[in-house]
Amino acid sequence: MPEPEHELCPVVVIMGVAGSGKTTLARALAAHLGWTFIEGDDFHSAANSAKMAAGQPLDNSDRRDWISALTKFIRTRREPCIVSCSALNAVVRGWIADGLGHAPAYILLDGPAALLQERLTARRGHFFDPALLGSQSATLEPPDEAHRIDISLPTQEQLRLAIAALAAVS
Ligand SMILES: Nc1ncnc2c1ncn2[C@@H]1O[C@H](COP(=O)(O)OP(=O)(O)O)[C@@H](O)[C@H]1O
Ligand SMILES: O=C(O)[C@H](O)[C@@H](O)[C@H](O)[C@H](O)COP(=O)(O)O
Repeated sequence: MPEPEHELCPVVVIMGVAGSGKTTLARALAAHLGWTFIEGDDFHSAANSAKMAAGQPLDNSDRRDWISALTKFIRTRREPCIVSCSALNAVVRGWIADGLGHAPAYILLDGPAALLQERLTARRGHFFDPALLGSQSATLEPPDEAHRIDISLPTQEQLRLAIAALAAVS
């Protein structure tokens, strides 16, 4: 049975393509607010991670169970959460809203492809193949309601903008 509206905890999703800085900003924002940080990538199946590591993009049929596992976990926490999740297209965001029982607030990290490529190529210890950036950008459907933050800014400045954006909507 769905929870009553007043029992739903606030959820903010930091979204964007791979390498845009979702995890970095989400961690900083969660630490600043004292909210729980949730890494969306932790909920991929081994098959999804292997597919991306092999340089093959996910499609929405691969994303369905991932989003279901992620939203179930968020609901079990029953506390305000900052989530790092690419949430690239409207279908995925529809599943997120259905899974949570409400639409979260979105902050979209976006910026130039060259900088994304540079950051992905330099990143270590992550399964994602930087060659998939083109397909990520092609899949991205930016939501009108998202607050946009430029990836070129230092994390501290992004944090300041994210706090201001959330204050304006709460
Ligand atoms: N604002 C920033 N300025 C400079 N480097 C950043 C910034 N945000 C993230 N990075 C670096 O870029 C890379 C990708 O960031 P990450 O948070 O893993 O992105 P995502 O979670 O979107 O894939 C990491 O090496 C990270 O340290
Ligand atoms: O942080 C990252 O590098 C990305 O988020 C990456 O891990 C991947 O893009 C998604 O988790 C998979 O799903 P999508 O193809 O839906 O972005």
